[in-house]
Order: sequence, then C-alpha cells, then structure tokens
Amino acid sequence: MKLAVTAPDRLAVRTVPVPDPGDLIARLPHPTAMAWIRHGDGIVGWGEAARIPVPPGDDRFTTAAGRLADLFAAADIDDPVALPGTGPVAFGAFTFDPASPGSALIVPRRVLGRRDGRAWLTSIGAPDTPPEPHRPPAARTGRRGTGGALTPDDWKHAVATAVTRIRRGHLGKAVLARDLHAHAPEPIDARVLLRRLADRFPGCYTFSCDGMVGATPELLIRRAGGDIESLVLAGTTPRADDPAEDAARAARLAASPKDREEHRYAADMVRDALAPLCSSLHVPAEPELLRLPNLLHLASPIRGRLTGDRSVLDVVAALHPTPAVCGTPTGTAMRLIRELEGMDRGRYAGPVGWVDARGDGEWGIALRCAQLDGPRARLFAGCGIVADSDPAAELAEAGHKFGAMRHALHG
Ligand SMILES: C=C(O[C@@H]1C=C(C(=O)O)C=C[C@H]1O)C(=O)O
Repeated sequence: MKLAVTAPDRLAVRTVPVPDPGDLIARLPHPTAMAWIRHGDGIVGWGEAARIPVPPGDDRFTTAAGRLADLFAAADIDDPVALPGTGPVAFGAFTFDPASPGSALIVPRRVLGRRDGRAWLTSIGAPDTPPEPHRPPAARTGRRGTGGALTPDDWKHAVATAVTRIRRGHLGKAVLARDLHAHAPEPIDARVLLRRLADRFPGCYTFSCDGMVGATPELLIRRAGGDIESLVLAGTTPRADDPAEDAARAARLAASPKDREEHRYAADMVRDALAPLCSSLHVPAEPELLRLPNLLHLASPIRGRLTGDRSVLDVVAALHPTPAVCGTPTGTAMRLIRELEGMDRGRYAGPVGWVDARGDGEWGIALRCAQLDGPRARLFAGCGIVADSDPAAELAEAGHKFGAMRHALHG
C-alpha cells in the first residue's frame, strides 16, 4: 500500500543555536502542540511540514522509519548544532494494536529544544515565513466525566475472566485497560494539560502528539548515538500521605510475589528483545522503586550499546508491545485484550515520542494519557493481571492511574 505523505518534495531545514528559551511549554504558540519534556528539558514543536500516516500492520514501525528516512534523505539540512533532536525531527504516536488505524509521524515546521544547557530552534520552510501568532491557552479544559466501554463491574468481570485463563495455563500475564470520557465546554487546549502534567510529574515524560497528551513514567527506548536506555515498569501501589505508611507500602511492593512476577515478565522480555541488537546490555538483577507523586512502581533501568546502524524506530519495532502493557505470551495476551476490553485502545499503550534524521530519539509508552478530540477527552488506564490478581484491587489501581489525567483536566 502506498502511503500518502503530505510534504513538499524537498524539506529545507535549518537549525540555529538560540539563547535559553526558558519555559518550553510557554513558547508553544497554539493549541495543536507537540511536546516531549522531562525536568523542563526536551523539545516542543508546532506547525506541520510533513505528515506520514502509517497504515495498520505488524511492520508499521519499519514502514514508517523507511518513509521518514526517504523524506529526510531528500531534505536540505543545515544543522551546525548536531545534537540528538536537532535538524529535522518527527514526532509520532503509534496505535497499541497493530490492526488498529491511527498511527502517524508528524514533522513540525518549528522545533524548539533544550538539552544540557544548550538550546536550538529548527525551522522548516522559507526563512521569510511570518512568525506564528501566539494564541493564549484557553483555560477551561474539562468538567463532565462519563463512563467508558465497560462499567466498573463489567471490567472487574473481565479481570476475573483473565485470572481464570491465567490459572488454567493459557498465558502468564495480561494487561487489561479501561477508558473514561471527559467533556469540556470548549475545545481542550493541549498546552494547559502539558503545563499541569509537567508541573506535577517533572520526572515523567510529558508528551503531546496529534491530540495524544499525557505524562508517562515508562521509557520504552532512548537512543543517543549507539547508546540505548529503557525503563521497564510493572508492579504498582498508591502513595500514602503518612511517611511511615508510605514506607510500609514501598516495602510491601518490593517484597510482593505478585508484583515481582508481573515485573519479571516485562523486564525479561525487554532484555530478550534487546540482547540480539546490542554488543553490551546491563539489566539489573532486582527491580528498584520508582516514586511518582501518586504511585510507586517496580522499575528496571536497562542500558545497552547497539550494534549496526539501527534507528530508534527499529528498536521500537523489536520491543512493542512489551508485557508491561500487553502480556505474556504476546499473541495470546493481545487476543485476550481484544476479547475482553470491549474497546480499541487507539494510541493508548502504544509508542509515543520523536526521532531525528540520525535515528536518535526517545519513545515512551503512552500511559497516564488522554486522546483529545475538540472538547472531548478519552482517558485510559490499565493494570497487569497475573494468577494472584484481585479484580477489586485492580479496579482501584486503574482509578489511581486515571488520577494523573484527571488532575490535568480539572486542575
Ligand atoms: C498499563 C498501565 O501501566 C503499566 C502497568 C503497570 C502495572 O500493572 O503495575 C505499571 C506500569 C505500567 O507499565 C497504565 O498506566 O495504564
């Protein structure tokens, strides 16, 4: 199938160093914002120089990478800064399920970035293009919430069905998610959500691409030169206000056989998927604790050195979907998700991030997020289910995970 790439024949790309731009989110001129920010650093983009819609299929990451490589190879690039994220960049959001439509790469007309004290602006198009007028963000983002595909009771029933299948030996783990809807009185401005998410979750990756907005703690893969990093998460408990209770919950999570099993499926798969691509790979023997403002997770930071000339999208192709968001074995878990969730996840739990012309980039798993559509937002949250999972506890855990986007929508 031929992809309809919307782009001029030849992109004219120029990156220049700029003085520290300050708050990157505040520099976004209009609501259709692209962003990837952590601890204030990262890149924001606006305007569309090119859009590559990616058709469904198991090969969608390599198809997308190929089309983008053609586009960037034909581009006229002036990039004296030469850091990951300089020169032309594509933001992207891919669907979780390879059979679902909706994956896309977008090359913004402007990208403003900062990393390790160096800042740059990349422009695509004629240098005399008038600057974008700055439209102040609309403040009203969300009020009314309604249910999603399954009622809480039906979702607990789905979890119980998954537990039965797991106990019968059909699979080891499945991740089941639910959705919720929110409605605002006017179109929701992604910049307002980005601001609230980045302020509350500075250590997460606050992202926005094509209406998919969130703050994910889970790094699927970062490539900078030949070095790669991943942060595998699975195993969760809510934080407590009381420090003694918080410490007790952390200790229980670290020792919980159920959470450690959930985690092991995910960390093992990421290790096995990366090992053939790497000359060296470091996977910690034991997970550590990641402390978010609202949740604690078991976390495995993984580092490696790539062999060969692989784009970050080639590595995404090898990793997605990990058992952190799908299950083990992958195919059985994917079929169970389709059978039990009663919805299409869209881009929730899919890879979201950016890639540059060198093949460097950062991709997270789209969690703690919502898909915006004018005044509507669709929120998602899911939980890893293993043989010992309790449906009521999983429903409560999903509720805590919705908290990030509820906060972003309601302030
Ligand atoms: C599926 C989600 O999160 C994933 C599932 C986790 C778990 O089940 O413990 C933890 C982190 C993520 O890998 C989500 O936030 O929607």
